Amino acid sequence: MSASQQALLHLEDVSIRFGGLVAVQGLTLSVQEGAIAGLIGPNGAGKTTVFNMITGQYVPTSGAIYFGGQAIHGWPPHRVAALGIARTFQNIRLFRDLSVLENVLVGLHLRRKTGVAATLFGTLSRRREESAMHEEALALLESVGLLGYLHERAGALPYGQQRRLEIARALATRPRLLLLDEPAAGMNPEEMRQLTEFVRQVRERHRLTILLIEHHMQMVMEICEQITVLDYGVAIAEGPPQRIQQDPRVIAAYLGEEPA
Ligand SMILES: Nc1ncnc2c1ncn2[C@@H]1O[C@H](COP(=O)(O)OP(=O)(O)OP(=O)(O)O)[C@@H](O)[C@H]1O
Repeated sequence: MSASQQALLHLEDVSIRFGGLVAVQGLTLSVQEGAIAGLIGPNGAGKTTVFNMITGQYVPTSGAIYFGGQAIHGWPPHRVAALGIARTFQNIRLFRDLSVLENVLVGLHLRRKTGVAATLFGTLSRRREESAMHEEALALLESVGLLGYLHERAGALPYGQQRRLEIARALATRPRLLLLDEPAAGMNPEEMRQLTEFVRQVRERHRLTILLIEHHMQMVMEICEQITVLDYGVAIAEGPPQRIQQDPRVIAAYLGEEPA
C-alpha cells in the first residue's frame, strides 16, 4: 500500500457522472490522520458531491475511496457512519422541535443501535443505559459550550449555536473523520472567528481529522493545513494555504466570483 493510501482518508482517481454531467473527474485526495483539510472551489465545482461519495450517499462511477486503508466506495451510508465518518450539512439538519439534549441523544443512539423512542421516553429496564447516555450527552454539550441550553428547542437557538449543536450530534457517533459542509455559511465575522476557534478545539478534544468545505477564504486559510481546489469537478491545485493563495489557476478560477 502506498503512503497516500495509508492516510486516514484517500480518494484515488474518483469520478462520478450524472447522465451527461461529469460532476467530479479523476480526483485523487489524501487527508492525514489529525489534519484539518479544506475542499474549496466555485459554486457547482463538485465539493458536496465529493462528501456524498465519501459518506456513501453517492457511488463513484469509477475510482476508489479508502478509509483507514479499507475500501469503502459502494458501502451504504449507515455502514460508512459506523466505521467512523460523520458529517454536517450545508443547510443545518437538526430535529428542530426536539430539545438540544434530545438532538444529541439521537446521535448517541445511532452508535448504540437501540431505539430512539426508548431513549427519549424511557423504560425501567433501559434506565441504566439511558443514564450513561445522558452523562455522555452532557459531556459533549459541555465540550461545545451548550450546557446552558439543554432544554431549549433546537430550532429556537441562534444560528451559530445550531451549527455547534449539529457538530455535537455528529460527535456523538464518535467519528474519526468529521466532514463539515460550509460550517460558516450565514455567519457574521464574529461568529466565524468563534467557529474557527471552536473547530480547532473540537479537533484537539476529540482527536479528530476534519475535512471541510467552505467559501469564506479567511477561515479556510486560517484553519486548514492542506487545501484542495476543485473547479468544474477537477482538482486544479492542492497544497498548504500560502501556496494555494498564490496559485494562478486558483486565482483564475475565482475571477468574477469574489471569494468572501
Ligand atoms: N444527484 C445529482 N444529480 C444530478 N446532478 C447532480 C447531482 N448532485 C450534484 N449534481 C451536479 O453536480 C455538480 C456539482 O454539484 P455540487 O453540489 O457537488 O457542487 P458544490 O461545489 O458543492 O457547489 P456549492 O458550492 O454551490 O454548494 C452540479 O452541477 C450539480 O448540479
